Amino acid sequence: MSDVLDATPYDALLLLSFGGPEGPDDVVPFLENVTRGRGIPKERLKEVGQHYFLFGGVSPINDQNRALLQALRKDFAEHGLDLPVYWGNRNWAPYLTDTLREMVRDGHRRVLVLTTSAYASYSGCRQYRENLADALDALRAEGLEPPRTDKLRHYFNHPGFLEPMIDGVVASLADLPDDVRDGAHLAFTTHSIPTAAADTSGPVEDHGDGGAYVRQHLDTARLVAEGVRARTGVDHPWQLVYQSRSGAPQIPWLEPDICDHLEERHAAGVPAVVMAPIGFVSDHMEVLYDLDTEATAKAGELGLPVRRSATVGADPRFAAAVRDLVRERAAAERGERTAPCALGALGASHDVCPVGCCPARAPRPAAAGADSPYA
Ligand SMILES: CC1=C(CCC(=O)O)c2cc3nc(cc4[nH]c(cc5[nH]c(cc1n2)c(C)c5CCC(=O)O)c(CCC(=O)O)c4C)C(CCC(=O)O)=C3C
Ligand SMILES: [Fe+2]
Repeated sequence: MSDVLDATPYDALLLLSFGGPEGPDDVVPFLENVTRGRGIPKERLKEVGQHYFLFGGVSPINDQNRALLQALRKDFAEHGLDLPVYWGNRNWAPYLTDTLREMVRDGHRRVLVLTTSAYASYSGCRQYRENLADALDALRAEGLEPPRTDKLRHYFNHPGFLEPMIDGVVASLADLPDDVRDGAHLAFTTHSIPTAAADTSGPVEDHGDGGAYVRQHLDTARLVAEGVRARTGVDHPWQLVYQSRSGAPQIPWLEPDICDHLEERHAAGVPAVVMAPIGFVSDHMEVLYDLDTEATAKAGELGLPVRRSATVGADPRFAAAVRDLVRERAAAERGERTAPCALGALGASHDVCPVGCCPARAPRPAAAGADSPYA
C-alpha cells in the first residue's frame, strides 16, 4: 500500500506572507500599504524606503516565498499529500483577497493557512488574521461564499524549523577566523515590537513580562544554542536581542538593539559575534539591511568580527515540518488523537487562538480564531 496522507477536512493550503516591492516604483505604495493607520513617523518611512532603494527597490521576500511554495509542493507530492498550495500576501501582490477569490473559484471550502511568522504577537499573528477577515469580507461583498479558514499553530519549536537554523549558526561559526571562533557569542535577533504589544502577546494567561513573544523566542534561542553546542562541543554564550525598531521614540520597544548589543559585547572583550535572525523565516529585507548592512557596518567600525547565519527559507526540512503540521491539524480536526511535535519547555502551542490572544490596540474582526465572526 502506498503512503497517502489524509488532509481531510482541508482541501487547500494558503501560504500567507508579508509581501514586498519588486521594483523601485513599488516601494512607496508598498510602504503605504504596510503603514496605513500605524502611526509611523515620516522620517522613519523615508529611511526605510532608502533601504529598499539600496537594493534596486526589490525585496527578496517574494522570490523566497516562490521558492518555499515550490519546496512545499515538491514535499507534498513526494509524500502523498494531495493538497494544492496557494500564495497570498498582506501588503503586496499577489494580494490575499485575490488569492482567496481564486481559491473559492477553484472550489475550495476548507482552507488551512500557513503564515511566514513562527511566533505569537499582534504583528506576527493577529494582524494576519485581521487581514484574512478583511479578505473574507471582500469576497462576501462580491457575492462569493467565503471559505472556512484555519491557521496552523506557531512552529517556533518544531525541529524542522530549528534544525536548519542550527546548521546556519554552525556554518557561521566555521566561517569565523580560527582564533576567535570558540570565544564567539551568539546574538539571536528578532523584530522589536512595542513592549506593550509583547506583554499582551499570546493567550491571556501568558500576558505580562514580555508575554508569549519573548518566551517563545527565548525557547527557540536556547534550543538552537543547545543544538550548536551538541554539534561543536563549545558552549557559546548567547542573548536574545532586537532589530528593526520603528515607531515614535517615546514609546518603549523591546531592547537591546543589535547595534547597541554589538557595542556592549565588544567593550566587554568578546572576540566575535554570530547574529542569528531566529525571528524571521527568510533572509528578507529586515535581514539584508538591518543585519547584513547596518549591524555589519557597525561591527566593522568596532573591529568586531561578525557573521550572520541563515534563516530556514525553503529548506526541505521546513517543508517537511509544514507537512507534519498539516497532518497533525487535519487529524485533530477529524477528532483523532495526535502527538504534536514540539521541542523545548513550552510544548506545542494552541491550534486556535483563544479570545484575547494578542489583542489589537483598536479591536477589529479577525478570522481563524475563537473570536472569529466566521464559521
Ligand atoms: C513582529 C514583526 C515581524 C515578524 C513576523 C512577520 O514576518 O510577519 C515583521 C516582519 C516584517 N516586516 C517587514 C517590513 C516592515 N515592517 C514595518 C513595521 C513594523 N513591523 C513590525 C513587526 C514585525 N514585522 C512592527 C511592530 C512595525 C511597526 C508598525 C506596526 O505597528 O505595524 C515596516 C514599516 C517601516 C518600518 O517602520 O520599518 C516595514 C516596511 C517585512 C518585509 C521585509 C521585506 O520587504 O523583505 C517583514 C517580513
Ligand atoms: Fe515589520
